[in-house]
Amino acid sequence: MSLTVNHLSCLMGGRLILENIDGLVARPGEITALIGPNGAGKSTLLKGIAGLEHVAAGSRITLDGQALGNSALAPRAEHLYYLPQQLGSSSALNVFEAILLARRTRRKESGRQGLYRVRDMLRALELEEMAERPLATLSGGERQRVALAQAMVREPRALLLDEPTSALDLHHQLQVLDWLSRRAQETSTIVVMAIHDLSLAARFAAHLWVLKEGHGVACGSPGDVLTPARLREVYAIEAHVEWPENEPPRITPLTATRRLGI
Ligand SMILES: Nc1ncnc2c1ncn2[C@@H]1O[C@H](COP(=O)(O)OP(=O)(O)OP(=O)(O)O)[C@@H](O)[C@H]1O
Repeated sequence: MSLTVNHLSCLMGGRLILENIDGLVARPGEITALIGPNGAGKSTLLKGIAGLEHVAAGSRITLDGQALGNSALAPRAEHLYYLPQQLGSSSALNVFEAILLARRTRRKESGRQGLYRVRDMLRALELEEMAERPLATLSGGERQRVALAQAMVREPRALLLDEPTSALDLHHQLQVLDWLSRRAQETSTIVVMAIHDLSLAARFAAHLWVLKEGHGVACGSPGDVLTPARLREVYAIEAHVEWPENEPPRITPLTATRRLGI
């Protein structure tokens, strides 16, 4: 039972954006972090898995053993949910309505059951006080927490999150990722999350996928993947990598090995 990606390539605008991404596995109940520099292809890979980007013939994506390929979007969306990096905010709905609508989009259940779930989400993500606020009036971080609630309330088999904490303050980054990893475990959900903060990736992900320039360069546990040599190769940085006992891991970038404009 897992999400797997093999031999995946993706061509866009005549350019090969992803080339033969192979051997990736994301397991239920844990967070898999997708890391790599700007333009490495993280969003494209998540969209390819979600069926929102056309992948090349021969690409193989499976969910719990079922091949997805370029299968129709609607049945795929019942099992996979992609949360994009850029969130729309023009909706006239308020926070409560937006989360309820997300719940009801793919589910037939009694009105009360759905309402309970929405209430749980509002509480978990500290959104209760803004339940009646229109989405358009929220700050970037508040909007991002609502989007996470909209994603989680659907209870998909696999969640594909594109930088889900990029707009959050430090408190909410920790709180949301801690909650996400507990929810993934409790509900055996597969979570793949693109993220730039390597300390957070090391702390909350059980498994990492590393992309660079459209190629998969590594996958494995944070301890195996996040070495100074790999960070030099992938990000062109010198970094301290520390795994202190009884404390969260620390990845501290020290210098860029190349300067802009030189
Ligand atoms: N529609 C498109 N046509 C052509 N090239 C595209 C298109 N969409 C994205 N690209 C290119 O594909 C590459 C990968 O983009 P992608 O958004 O997947 O990277 P990313 O790893 O998510 O980057 P970031 O960390 O900056 O969000 C980039 O070079 C981007 O410019």
